[in-house]
Amino acid sequence: MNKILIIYYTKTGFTERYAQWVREETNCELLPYSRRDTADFTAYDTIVYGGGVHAGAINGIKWFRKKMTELSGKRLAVFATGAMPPESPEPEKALKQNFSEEEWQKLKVFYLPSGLNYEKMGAVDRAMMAMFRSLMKKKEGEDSEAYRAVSASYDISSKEYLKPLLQYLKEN
Ligand SMILES: Cc1cc2nc3c(=O)[nH]c(=O)nc-3n(C[C@H](O)[C@H](O)[C@H](O)COP(=O)(O)O)c2cc1C
Repeated sequence: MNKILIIYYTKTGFTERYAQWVREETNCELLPYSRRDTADFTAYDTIVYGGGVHAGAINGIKWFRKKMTELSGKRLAVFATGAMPPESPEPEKALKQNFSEEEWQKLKVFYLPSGLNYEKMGAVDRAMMAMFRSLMKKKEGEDSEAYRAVSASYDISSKEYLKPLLQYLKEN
């Protein structure tokens, strides 16, 4: 049987929620990033890494990229949660820049739209968002959709977005 391990890095809970939704649908185990060093990779056929996108970079992805050599021979996938709208052409481009061409060929990468949670955000991330908001305001104006989209918390996460990842995981 295909044994799946999901290692996830979450700051405000979106990535964790998606990981839990995957667990409801598949035979997988979850491990938070903080406990990544306890993983026994030999016990799994498929390793999935999940993290939020942070100024273009998938949280914790450096660690996963280093692990990829050790994990060669296993099925590898990454899912990234983010505030980018699902219909825009940006997600694919933004995610691709996290990997070398060679790594990209060895992976399946999925984008899962999530949202923003100002209540759970740490101080540094709040400050970053404040800077981003003021840039948006200058560039697009206070009434623009783009500015309003980053001005308050919202949650567009949905099990619907998980379908391609679930299909991939169930293929074997
Ligand atoms: C400082 C900061 C930067 C972010 N940058 C991006 C980004 O570049 N692209 C994006 O789609 N979402 C971005 N987001 C939104 C997060 O990726 C989104 O809320 C994600 O689901 C968080 O996952 P987590 O709660 O599991 O940590 C950013 C959020 C913060 C707080």
